[in-house]
Amino acid sequence: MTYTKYSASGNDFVIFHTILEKDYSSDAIKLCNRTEGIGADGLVVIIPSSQADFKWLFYNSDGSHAAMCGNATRAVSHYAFTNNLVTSNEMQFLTGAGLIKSCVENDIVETQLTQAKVLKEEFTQDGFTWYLVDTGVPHLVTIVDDLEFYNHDLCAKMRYEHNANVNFAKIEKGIIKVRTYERGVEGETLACGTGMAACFLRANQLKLVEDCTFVYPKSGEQLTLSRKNGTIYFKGAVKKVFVTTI
Ligand SMILES: N[C@H](CCC[C@H](N)C(=O)O)C(=O)O
Repeated sequence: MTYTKYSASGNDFVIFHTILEKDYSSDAIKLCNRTEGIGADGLVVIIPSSQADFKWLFYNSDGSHAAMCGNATRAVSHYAFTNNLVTSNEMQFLTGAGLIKSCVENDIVETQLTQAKVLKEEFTQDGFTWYLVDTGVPHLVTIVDDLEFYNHDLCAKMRYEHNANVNFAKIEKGIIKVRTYERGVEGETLACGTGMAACFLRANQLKLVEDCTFVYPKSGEQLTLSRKNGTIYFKGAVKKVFVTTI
């Protein structure tokens, strides 16, 4: 079986395509394992679709299924285009969160994310002010003055209490820096696309950032988040790290 390893701003994935739709949870655990497998935050399986260019199945590294993954939408679009699974650099594919549209320009990919849904307005817990929003998957967001407030144990507690990913965001001169604890990885990842989108949405709603701004995750890579007519767009570079056959 041929697998491709991608990094999307440090959030990394194993991707392959097949005609067989089944449960790949155990494959995700094996392939994402960083000591005995290829190593990644998640697995994406591309399968044919009669309603879109293709459909995907997304699994976190612990084998849990997630409806959506912003960074993986960018990696999978590049994979589909460079493997001739689609006939155009613009494509639409089905995810658990709905139809995703994307556009590939060399190694830069822009994705139109699904409509965000606020799940819980502002609330205070453990000394922080939180906001819970679904940007394809659920995200808790707190805006802080110092990202050193990010705390693994607190994130784990909030993750389980709210069944959501947990984001600490700092606004600096109109740009956003983010640290994310990811559900299903059960730790901090170098980037989380839907998490960055959640932080951008909150900061934009509070008029702390413009409708288009740069967001920097833990990896330090630059992503562009923008909001046009209520739709969020997410753009940045992806890297095809290697192809392997096991
Ligand atoms: N861990 C997330 C899914 C992946 C989200 C993240 N990698 C992104 O880029 O959006 C969850 O289970 O809700």
